[in-house]
Amino acid sequence: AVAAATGNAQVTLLARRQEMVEECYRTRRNDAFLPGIPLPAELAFSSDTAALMDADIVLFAMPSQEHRAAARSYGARIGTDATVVTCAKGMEQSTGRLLTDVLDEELPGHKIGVLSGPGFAADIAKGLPTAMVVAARDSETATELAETLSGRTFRLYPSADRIGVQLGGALKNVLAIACGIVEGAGLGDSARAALISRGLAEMSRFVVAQGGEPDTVRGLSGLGDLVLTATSHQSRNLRFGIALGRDGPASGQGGELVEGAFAASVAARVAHDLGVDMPITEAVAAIIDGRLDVRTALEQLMSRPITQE
Ligand SMILES: NC(=O)C1=CN([C@@H]2O[C@H](COP(=O)(O)OP(=O)(O)OC[C@H]3O[C@@H](n4cnc5c(N)ncnc54)[C@H](OP(=O)(O)O)[C@@H]3O)[C@@H](O)[C@H]2O)C=CC1
Ligand SMILES: O=C(CO)COP(=O)(O)O
Repeated sequence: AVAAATGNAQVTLLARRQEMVEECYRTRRNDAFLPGIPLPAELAFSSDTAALMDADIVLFAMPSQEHRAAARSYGARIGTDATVVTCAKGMEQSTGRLLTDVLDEELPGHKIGVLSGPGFAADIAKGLPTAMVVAARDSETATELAETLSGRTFRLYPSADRIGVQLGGALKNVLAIACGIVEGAGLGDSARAALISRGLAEMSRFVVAQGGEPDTVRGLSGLGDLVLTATSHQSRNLRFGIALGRDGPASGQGGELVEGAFAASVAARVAHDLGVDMPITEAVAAIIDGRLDVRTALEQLMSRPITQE
């Protein structure tokens, strides 16, 4: 919202609670989520879903598992010509569906897009520069979204590969957990680099099996976001992985949203059904569930048959 409001768009941030709206207007900050970061004067706030009626673009910026319920509760208020864009990085756990498919199902008649790539909310809100990608089924819609939502320090590239863009965002979280496990278990920086590369290979296989483009995986929403999340301690997924590698599954998520903890089991299940080999994702899912310890996982990964890279 901050990035788009400082660019070409008129933006209203819709909150569920009126107290939050009042606090945002009073302090021009949202200290519950972005402590100490001033919000631009151009940004409006509301808790009234009537704000959805006139919007050309509606951004769903909420956890993946909330998308279906949110689409059901807000759908009737969203103007018929509005494009709806998910900013979440995950898949629906109960069905294994992509979030754009969930929104296609729940909001028929709307164009559905996805915004993803390397960008911590706090960095973006502070005006630190980054580039991300926005995808829609057709290039024209993606380009319109990129032009409207880009800001002075927020550069969006359009893409017509919704599948690759959102799977990049969902799967990099799983690999960030894997990199955290490596860090927490003290396995060294070489292991982290190897995991990033081999993780990218399995991400590619999964994207292609789901009908996406392998090139997308090498772009901002795959490699770009993977490098960010696998190396920055700002990442909740990385921090969760570090605790897992150090203290085991009892360490928990510390009350934070850890999208990769959901995505690991979903991706492992879907990969199994599609016959896609995803050893790192499977190991992360099993470690989170307490079915596998880190040392055994490492032994299993290192003793796989030698193959071409
Ligand atoms: N934080 C980041 O740096 C980035 C996050 N993302 C992705 O964005 C998604 C959300 O993450 P993030 O904002 O960090 O999560 P948080 O847990 O910080 O916040 C979740 C927000 O979603 C709102 N929410 C939850 N359920 C609903 C619902 N049914 N209807 C409307 N609003 C709802 C919550 O509202 P309330 O306060 O009322 O509970 C809250 O404002 C995730 O998929 C994440 O991967 C992507 C890029 C960067
Ligand atoms: O996706 C993100 C940055 O691009 C945020 O990552 P975390 O959810 O791991 O904090």
